[in-house]
Amino acid sequence: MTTGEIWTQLSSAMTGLVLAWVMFEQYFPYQLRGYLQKYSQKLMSYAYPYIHVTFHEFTSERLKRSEAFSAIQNYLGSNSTKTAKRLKADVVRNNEPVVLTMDDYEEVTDVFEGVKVWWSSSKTVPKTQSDERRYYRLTFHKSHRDVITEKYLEHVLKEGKAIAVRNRQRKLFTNNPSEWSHVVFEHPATFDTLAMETKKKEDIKKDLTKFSKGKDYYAKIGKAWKRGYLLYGPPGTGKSTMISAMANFLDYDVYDLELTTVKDNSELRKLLIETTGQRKKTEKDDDDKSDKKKKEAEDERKSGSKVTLSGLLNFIDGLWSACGGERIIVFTTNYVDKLDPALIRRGRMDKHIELSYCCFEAFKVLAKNYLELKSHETFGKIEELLGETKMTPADVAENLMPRSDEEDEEECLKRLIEGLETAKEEARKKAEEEAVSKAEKADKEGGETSSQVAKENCEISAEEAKENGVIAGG
Ligand SMILES: Nc1ncnc2c1ncn2[C@@H]1O[C@H](COP(=O)(O)OP(=O)(O)OP(=O)(O)O)[C@@H](O)[C@H]1O
Ligand SMILES: [Mg+2]
Repeated sequence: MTTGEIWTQLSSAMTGLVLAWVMFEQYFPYQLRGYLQKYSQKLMSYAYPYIHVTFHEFTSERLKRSEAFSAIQNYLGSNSTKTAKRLKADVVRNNEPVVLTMDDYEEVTDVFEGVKVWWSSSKTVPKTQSDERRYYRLTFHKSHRDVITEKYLEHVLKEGKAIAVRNRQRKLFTNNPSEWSHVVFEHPATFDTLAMETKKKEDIKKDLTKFSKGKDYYAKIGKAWKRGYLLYGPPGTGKSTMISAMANFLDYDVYDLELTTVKDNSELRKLLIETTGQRKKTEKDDDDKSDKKKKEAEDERKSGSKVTLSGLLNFIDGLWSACGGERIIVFTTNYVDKLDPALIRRGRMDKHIELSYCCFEAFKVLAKNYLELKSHETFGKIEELLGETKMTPADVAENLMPRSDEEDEEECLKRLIEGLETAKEEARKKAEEEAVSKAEKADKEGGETSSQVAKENCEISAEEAKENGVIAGG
């Protein structure tokens, strides 16, 4: 038989089949049709040797974008740009090349361990524009089923996620006041520019690295993959700067929670729900509240719209338990002594870091950053003064920064020395005055003991704790 003859026979057979199908559709009862269709599909699968796998953009609830879909999109974006003819372009970061992804209704091929697969992108016909559902379809020969389902798909998802990490922009979230709003996080602070003793910096960097690579370790010891940092110290000592450095070091998003703007516990809870991407509470859930819960809510309202310690603890513990991936929370405060021990116990805040006044080592970092100076004849004098007086890195930095193009490093250093001498003099005067007033008071009271510091109730009024709680999350 020639190829032509085969085709003629085949097409007449096909015509016969189509005819048979039309008759079948018309004359067979519905149930029987379903039954026969099932078997014909089975029969088809013997003849048709390809397997299709479909990945939809949204999961059934349509709330969450499918992670697999995003990963595939990234993977195909980076692997298909050479072969696909129609691509979509996106600018991810300023001054960086555009990111290309495969356009709808495009098909590309990929080869994995010598096996060829086909990827196509498509979408379901939408009823409305917003109803559009996109999906990717993977096609491969059934003889490669094992390689594809066991190895290839894992490879695609892993690669896709890695690409996402490389391309992603970090975000800075702030509560504003009852919702998170975010901007692209582009703070330039790094550990290199952070003024602090080198040893302390290295220690923190090691701690962060160990944490970020500790997925398996945390799983082994049965602990959630999380770590809490408490940064404390006077204003202007670099707490916020350090958080930026941490976020840049690990490539994490930052959640900056300003507690002074949170009205009450329920608002705090709302923010928590948003950070973890849980389903938002619906009206119905509120109706279903048990009496106990209702009473709690009522008490909360009566207590004068405050963030209470227990509310805050719930918030933190909730953050910890609700998130799958790694997460770091950093709280910063100026008054570590005023924080309740329950808040800062290990497990909630695993590592406590004090940021303090500028030491000579920290000064040298600033001098290098601001003036590109590694040494100078005035350094000895400055070291001596820094040992005698307290100045924050923020103030040292302010003095070191040239105020005009004409100002050179000599003038900046001179200004710093004058500033330090003034601070030293002021501190001396203040100490003298205090000593005098203390002596006067002691005379008046005739040695009576007086001060009894009342222990505050355990409510953290935002004012008091001046909590610029900051959360950095993965
Ligand atoms: N350790 C430091 N290293 C480098 N720069 C610093 C350091 N500390 C302060 N600065 C400079 O001072 C500015 C203010 O510091 P930062 O906002 O980090 O202080 P903070 O400790 O968070 O203060 P606050 O308690 O008021 O929030 C920073 O923008 C930075 O320029
Ligand atoms: Mg700060």
